[in-house]
Amino acid sequence: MSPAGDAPTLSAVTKPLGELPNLLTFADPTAPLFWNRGDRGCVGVGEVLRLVFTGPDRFVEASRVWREIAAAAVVDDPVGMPGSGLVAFGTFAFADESASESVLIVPRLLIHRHRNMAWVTEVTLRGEAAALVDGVDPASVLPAARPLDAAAWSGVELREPEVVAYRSPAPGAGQPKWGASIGGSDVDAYLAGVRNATARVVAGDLEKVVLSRQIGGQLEPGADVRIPLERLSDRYLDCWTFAVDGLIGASPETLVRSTSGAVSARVLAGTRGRRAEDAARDRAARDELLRSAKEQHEHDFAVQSVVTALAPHVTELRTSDAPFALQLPNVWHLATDLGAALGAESTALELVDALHPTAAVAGTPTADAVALIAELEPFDRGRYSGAVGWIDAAGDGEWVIALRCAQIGEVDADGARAIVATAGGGIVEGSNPQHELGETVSKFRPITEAFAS
Ligand SMILES: C=C(O[C@H]1C=CC=C(C(=O)O)[C@@H]1O)C(=O)O
Repeated sequence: MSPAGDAPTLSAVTKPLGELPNLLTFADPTAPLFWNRGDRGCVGVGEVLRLVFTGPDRFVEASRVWREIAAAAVVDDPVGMPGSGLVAFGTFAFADESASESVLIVPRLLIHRHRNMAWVTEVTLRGEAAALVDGVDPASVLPAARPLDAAAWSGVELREPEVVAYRSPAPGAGQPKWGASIGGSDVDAYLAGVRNATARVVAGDLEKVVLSRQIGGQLEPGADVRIPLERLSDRYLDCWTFAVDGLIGASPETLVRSTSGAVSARVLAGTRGRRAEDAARDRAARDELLRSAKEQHEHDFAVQSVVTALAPHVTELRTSDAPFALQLPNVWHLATDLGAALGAESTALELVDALHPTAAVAGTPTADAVALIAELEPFDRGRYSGAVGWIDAAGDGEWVIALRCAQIGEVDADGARAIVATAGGGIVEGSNPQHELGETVSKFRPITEAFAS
């Protein structure tokens, strides 16, 4: 549907399931739709509706179209839990000018597990016959389970491309500033970018910018990407593991969660690689992170950007007292949790629009940082560091920043698919290029390890 078209009429029927489903066994092996954190999650099967958005208004347009669809929908939801009833999943590009599509997808079936409860939602378009009608056992509408075969996973090694593939500069944008490293390695180009960005911060052009780099590989024809997804959700219990339209990852950063008038967010910025094999060094890395004035400074920018963006939309905004150390299997992060009450009625996507891009993925001031990213990063970020999540018929939802993730591309002539992972870090005064490089290696670990053999 084009965003300007008439809203289609959807019917959504939710019924409790008697048994807890093994979610991933119902996911499409090559194109899963999955959203999970710990013992809460869901899997989508089939697609009733796909809405595509681009450009600077992508979030507000998506919110407007979704409001129309939700208002026209007939929803029968006796379960009444977050994520029951009519739900759309989305992944949105980072940059206003990105060539990547931002999408909202309504799955035909949504199978949900929430601790010791489970339910299934069926969505149909007006005029279509529903399978989930009164008198039918809800379990009978589930597709046949396809067990995961980890032994069949041959793995994919993600690595730096040998030569930088430079994006042609936009008309009028001038030459890329990394001219000296054209033809060098991607890592050299990244290091040059970090030096350049640090010099710009020292010169007072801006206070912080987040620079990223990419690694890539090839998935074999028919590769069952439920295997890396299962690894991500088993290992990264404090993260949201997602697979939406080929974007796969496990993000620790909640951009915004909005449920029945309660709003929350988790802001991350400031990182140290974990040294899990050496407990004393690992604790020292955490303590050094908590003491580091540079990391606290970088973190403050991220918190301030979220507080400033949320403030007009909420009341009773509060933050955790001081940044705490969030422990993930690969890194320590400085973290701040925020809570608030929703003020004027805003959908989760409108809150995303207000928040994106935070200083955790762009920098400070935002406009200067976004411009410097466009100047220094020789690629389109696509959906990396954009938003990924879901929205329901009431406008509630959960959106995370698309971090620790990779985008799987279209099938090529040989049946293979390219996969590109992106990771970055905040550059402030005092940033060391080699440390920043090491930080990206740590941030790639969820993906490189999940996709390894
Ligand atoms: C930009 C990324 O991480 C952000 C989130 C947490 C910590 C960050 C940092 O310490 O630089 C980044 O702001 C990434 O993972 O690619």
